[in-house]
Amino acid sequence: MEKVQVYKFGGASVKDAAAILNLRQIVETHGAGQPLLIVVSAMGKTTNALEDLFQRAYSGQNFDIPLASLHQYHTATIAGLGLSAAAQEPIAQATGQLFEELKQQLQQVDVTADYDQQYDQIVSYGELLASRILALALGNGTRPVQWLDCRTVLRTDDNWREGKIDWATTEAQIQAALPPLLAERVVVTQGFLGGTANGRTTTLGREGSDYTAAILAYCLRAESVTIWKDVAGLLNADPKIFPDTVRYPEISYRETIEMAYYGASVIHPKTLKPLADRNIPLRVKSFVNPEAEGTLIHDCQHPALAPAFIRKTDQCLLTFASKDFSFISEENMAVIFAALAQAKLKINVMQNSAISFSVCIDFSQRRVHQLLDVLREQFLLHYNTGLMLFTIKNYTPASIAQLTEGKRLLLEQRTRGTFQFVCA
Ligand SMILES: Nc1ncnc2c1ncn2[C@@H]1O[C@H](COP(=O)(O)OP(=O)(O)O)[C@@H](O)[C@H]1O
Ligand SMILES: N[C@@H](CC(=O)OP(=O)(O)O)C(=O)O
Repeated sequence: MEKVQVYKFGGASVKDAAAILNLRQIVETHGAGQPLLIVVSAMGKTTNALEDLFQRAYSGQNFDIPLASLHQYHTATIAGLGLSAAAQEPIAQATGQLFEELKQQLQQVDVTADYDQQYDQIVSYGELLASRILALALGNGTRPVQWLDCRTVLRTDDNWREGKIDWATTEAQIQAALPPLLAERVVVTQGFLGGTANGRTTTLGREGSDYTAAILAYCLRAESVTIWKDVAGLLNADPKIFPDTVRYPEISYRETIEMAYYGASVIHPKTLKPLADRNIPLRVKSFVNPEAEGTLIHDCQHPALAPAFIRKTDQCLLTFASKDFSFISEENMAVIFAALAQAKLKINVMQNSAISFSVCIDFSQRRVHQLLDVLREQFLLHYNTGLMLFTIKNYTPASIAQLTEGKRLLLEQRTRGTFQFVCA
């Protein structure tokens, strides 16, 4: 079979009927002449809306109105696609059925059962809906389209909300199922989702659809992956936060993985490894201006890059101090790390002094309280929330001065290539 192209369309690119019709144009002009696999995320902010519905169900609140408004949003999108009544009918039915199932799942939410497992079963509906709708919209174009339930091929363990890929099973299943489909049709599947051996749904972590595209590309030894975004490519900063950004026309996997890890939310950090392992180029292109060059991420050498600025919000700075003036030893740190891993809290920055150890993490009240319950006996604990973590990659003295001006730094750290600080 000819090599496959993988396209990933995120929430912004399918946020309404006009956006979906624009994608159809992109698929017809740019995706022609080669096998094409499309990975799609939930429409617009649907995943946030599903998180909210789950939270309401879990805390015993009524969810009828937000559920009806989410249903209405999807129905209006289908209606806006300009399809004949006969073409719309099956998808309107499939959507209605998915909303009926979702309602039942919400009604069955049980506070005594595993929170994260139930979260995955509910939050996954966004991608199931979007992929059905996109398949319908594309099926009305020039190439036949096949919808695929990616949970049947992308096997994970039951680490809910961050399913770990079973690579051997996933690769075997993808190799068996996809090439015959791709030889005949454009295949549309969901990002963000996986399935356990028992057929339960898992999710791969928020914004994980980029990672799905990379997993599928790896298993198919694809020619390339293109993620279509609302920006001109990979920029040296988020243009919604920083003025005067510049685009990187070409950048290495290594530089990109670090930017993504530090919080450049344009690419999910797990996306780069599977692609680098099989030397598959990643393109970041604009769905607003699809003819423009975008960014090519691949195995390359380049001269020093313009400093990259990254901001992570909703950070928590947690400090553990020994109660008896004993030093923060490797043994103490092992206890802290184990408790962090158990609470599924990831360290963004850490620093130790003689008798205290500080970590900066993404704040989750439920998880931080779980952590404090475990460590309170052994350590004095202190934490601040609502903080920001800034990172400058490839910093210069001028870039540090520019970013730190007027800010009160609570923690600061510098390596050869990276400068980071936490502030209010
Ligand atoms: N370094 C960066 N370069 C470009 N965009 C960035 C960068 N850092 C953050 N962004 C933000 O990422 C957004 C695109 O990612 P996202 O909203 O997650 O898209 P999608 O929902 O399509 O996956 C941009 O609109 C931009 O605000
Ligand atoms: N819909 C999921 C997965 C995802 O990747 O979305 P997006 O591609 O829109 O960032 C989320 O919002 O987390």
